[in-house]
Amino acid sequence: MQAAPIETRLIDGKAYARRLTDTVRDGVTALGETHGVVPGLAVVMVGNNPASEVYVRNKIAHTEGVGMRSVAHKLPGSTTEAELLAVIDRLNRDPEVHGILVQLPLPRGIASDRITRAIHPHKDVDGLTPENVGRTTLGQDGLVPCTPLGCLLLLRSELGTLKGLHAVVVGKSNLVGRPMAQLLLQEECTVTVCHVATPDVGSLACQADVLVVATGHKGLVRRDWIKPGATVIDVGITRVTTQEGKSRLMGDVVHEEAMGRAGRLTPVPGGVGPMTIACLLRNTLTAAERSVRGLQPGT
Ligand SMILES: NC(=O)C1=CN([C@@H]2O[C@H](COP(=O)(O)OP(=O)(O)OC[C@H]3O[C@@H](n4cnc5c(N)ncnc54)[C@H](OP(=O)(O)O)[C@@H]3O)[C@@H](O)[C@H]2O)C=CC1
Ligand SMILES: Nc1nc(=O)c2c([nH]1)NC[C@@H]1CN(c3ccc(C(=O)N[C@@H](CCC(=O)O)C(=O)O)cc3)C=[N+]21
Ligand SMILES: [Mg+2]
Repeated sequence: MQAAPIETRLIDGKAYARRLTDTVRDGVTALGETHGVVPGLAVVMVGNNPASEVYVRNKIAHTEGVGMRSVAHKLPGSTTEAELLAVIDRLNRDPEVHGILVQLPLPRGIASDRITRAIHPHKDVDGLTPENVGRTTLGQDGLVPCTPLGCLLLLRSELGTLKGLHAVVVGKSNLVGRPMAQLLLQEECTVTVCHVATPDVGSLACQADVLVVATGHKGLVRRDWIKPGATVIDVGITRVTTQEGKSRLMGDVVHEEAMGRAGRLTPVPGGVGPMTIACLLRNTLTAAERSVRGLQPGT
């Protein structure tokens, strides 16, 4: 006998992000009134990766939309590590800059871990410095990476408590998979992390109550990878050109196969992406608030 069909609920990340952004805008206004401070975000981009340019443009538009200051540093692809370190040093010392984001990946020849480590932890709105990674892992209040934070906020609003759920994270990057796994562990999920060396990822994925996929491998997750009724968070973004020559985005999940199988699903676009930007604004506000109130963690 056929099981009853599942009606998949699409998670409207854009709507959640709009609400979060409105809260951030209120916080920016309040900080201006109480302390006369305008939060400032510096976005540093090296070389011209067309996909990155879209994200950077989006980020700048949203930053200004909430009343923050945004400074874009577009450096040529030939920039050396020493030159990039000098830019970061200047931003670290600039009192008008509260958040620094260095767009990843960086060109070959620049060691991204050395660049990340050079960012002052109090301005590290990406949550990638060893101090903030440690704080996230220990459940202390540092700055939490924007994409995993956005996924967690979506999951909490959709499901309430996550306690006791089996969460499977596919991907173990420093930017998404690892911090996602740490945050889910703090929610008292049972967490399984899969990556390229994991044999038969599908056999683990299909046991997940919560499945978070962040690989950049479009169409990786098929229908039988999804436990009926599971909540599926699709972080992956791949830009493809259709036969009509149009550009569109695809997630890591085969959307039409997940429909009718997952209980809830984030679409691409309009799912995790807008939450990443909203969380970046939130982290920048948090960094600015802490700097004016002298409330930096660990000081
Ligand atoms: N929506 C948003 O806001 C954001 C979206 N993204 C998107 O999310 C995706 C992932 O980003 P990011 O984490 O930075 O990417 P990385 O390339 O740094 O990491 C990808 C991870 O996925 C794993 N992986 C790749 N292919 C497979 C596979 N076939 N089976 C199992 N694991 C696999 C890799 O494993 P291993 O480590 O073993 O190589 C790696 O850990 C990209 O599409 C990116 O564009 C990223 C950030 C924000
Ligand atoms: N240091 C660093 N931090 C990052 O957070 C970071 C990075 N480097 N490098 C690249 C990835 C990717 N990323 C996205 C952010 C927003 C959208 C986004 O806004 N997406 C929208 C719309 C996208 C569109 O239509 O072009 C959506 O999915 O609906 C996507 C992807 C952040 N990243
Ligand atoms: Mg990586």
